[in-house]
Amino acid sequence: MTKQAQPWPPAGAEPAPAHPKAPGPGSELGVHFTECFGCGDELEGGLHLRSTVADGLTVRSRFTVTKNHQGAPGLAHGGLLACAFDEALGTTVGNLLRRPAVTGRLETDFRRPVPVGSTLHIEARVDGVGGRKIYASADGRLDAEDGPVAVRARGLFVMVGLEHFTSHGDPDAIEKFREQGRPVREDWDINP
Ligand SMILES: CCCCCCCC(=O)SCCNC(=O)CCNC(=O)[C@H](O)C(C)(C)COP(=O)(O)OP(=O)(O)OC[C@H]1O[C@@H](n2cnc3c(N)ncnc32)[C@H](O)[C@@H]1OP(=O)(O)O
Repeated sequence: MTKQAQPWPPAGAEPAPAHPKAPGPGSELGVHFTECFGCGDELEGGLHLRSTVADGLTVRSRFTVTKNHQGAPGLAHGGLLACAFDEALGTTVGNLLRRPAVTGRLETDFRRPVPVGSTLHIEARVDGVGGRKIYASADGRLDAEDGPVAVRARGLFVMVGLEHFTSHGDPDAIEKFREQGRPVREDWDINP
């Protein structure tokens, strides 16, 4: 069966400039929630993804694959790699556009195995916005920013109100988040 290439971003999406208050090139993006599996520093087996704004329109993230992330012996689990891309894309969307948004759809192409001990360098960008829909994509390269591409991903994010988190989330966890003082953003302009 022939694979039909779908246009990306889809027709009707508009370019999405960074928000005027978005962190500038070189900014390290902090942990948005210490218990987040993607970036949180309280979970020993988490991905501990770290992200930096590159040129103002892209974000570079990296994470090192450990034994906690295995599928086959010595190789990263594909679902964990998808998680890393969800986080990298989500933090790109949240920090550059400064709008709370959640993943509606995530596509991943696994091109090469990713061994335990390797570091995946993920470069993500916002490709366009159409209404509440935000289109973002990323490439993950092995062991260097110019290393071979191991994984590619595309995500559709949907802008939501903060009630998405307050009405569906765990009130105790939200309270803990508020009490931490870091990284609470008083204006709640990106995801908690
Ligand atoms: C700094 C932060 C870092 C965070 C990184 C991690 C991000 C995450 O992992 S978030 C967690 C995973 N995602 C979720 O739990 C989301 C669960 N889903 C939902 O809550 C809802 O389905 C939600 C909010 C996405 C959309 O629901 P709702 O608000 O009712 O909007 P809805 O009208 O259905 O959709 C809005 C638009 O998006 C489109 N859309 C929604 N889902 C999809 C999808 N899967 N595929 C294609 N289009 C979709 C709809 O067709 C609609 O398009 P249009 O405006 O053209 O009609």
